[in-house]
Amino acid sequence: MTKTYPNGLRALDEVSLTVERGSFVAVMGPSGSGKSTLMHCASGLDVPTSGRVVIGDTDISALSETRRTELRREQVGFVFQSYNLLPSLSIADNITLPLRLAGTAPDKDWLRTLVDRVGLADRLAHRPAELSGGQQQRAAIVRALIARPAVVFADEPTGALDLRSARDVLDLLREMVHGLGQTVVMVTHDAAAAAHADLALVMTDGRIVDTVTAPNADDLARRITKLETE
Ligand SMILES: Nc1ncnc2c1ncn2[C@@H]1O[C@H](COP(=O)(O)OP(=O)(O)OP(=O)(O)O)[C@@H](O)[C@H]1O
Repeated sequence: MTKTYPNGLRALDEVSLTVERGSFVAVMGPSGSGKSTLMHCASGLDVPTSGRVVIGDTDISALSETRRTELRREQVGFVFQSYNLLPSLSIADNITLPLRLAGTAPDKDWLRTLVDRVGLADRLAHRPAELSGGQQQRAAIVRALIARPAVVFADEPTGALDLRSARDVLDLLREMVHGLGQTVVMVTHDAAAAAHADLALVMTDGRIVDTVTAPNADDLARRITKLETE
């Protein structure tokens, strides 16, 4: 796919990408290389100027904006750097909000499984401000997974966390992929974070220039530094 912004800037230049079900993919690259644009187009938040985006069996690029929004609610989960939890709602209500917006009742067993796994069972009645950053991000991960989406997009999910909480969140994402069969695409600047993924894609100038299987943090950091100084 290609994405050209109205100002003429080509942020994605004939990018072709297939994410296998049940895999954990990291997207890396220098600032301005097109990572966010790729995530926005691949998740249905935005549309490419040309090319197709298929999620599950559906070509979302062919849908009306209304239908694309519906499909995104049903099939795509999001995790953001700033957690994006609503401060006035309890953790339980934050987690189930997307389902309630879509008019669906939560699957109580699945909710219990996720909440137990992330260690938030005794925090459900609390407000987000009463939780640590790592706990808030774990709640956001449960919220992203509650509707059993086809794919979860995580945008710098550990960007606001200390090292230990970041590692917990990354281990959790990895376990959601390998233990529960989720599919996760994570945009990150951080080579150590990307090293938790099965595959790292390296972007430069709107293209994927490198694909690294079972990435190693030092090796990835070297590749990015080289691109930034070229
Ligand atoms: N809405 C927009 N209109 C015009 N240009 C844009 C828009 N959004 C992004 N760009 C440009 O497109 C290019 C790619 O941006 P993008 O945000 O996808 O990069 P990125 O790799 O996510 O960067 P960062 O790591 O700094 O977040 C940049 O040159 C950016 O300035």
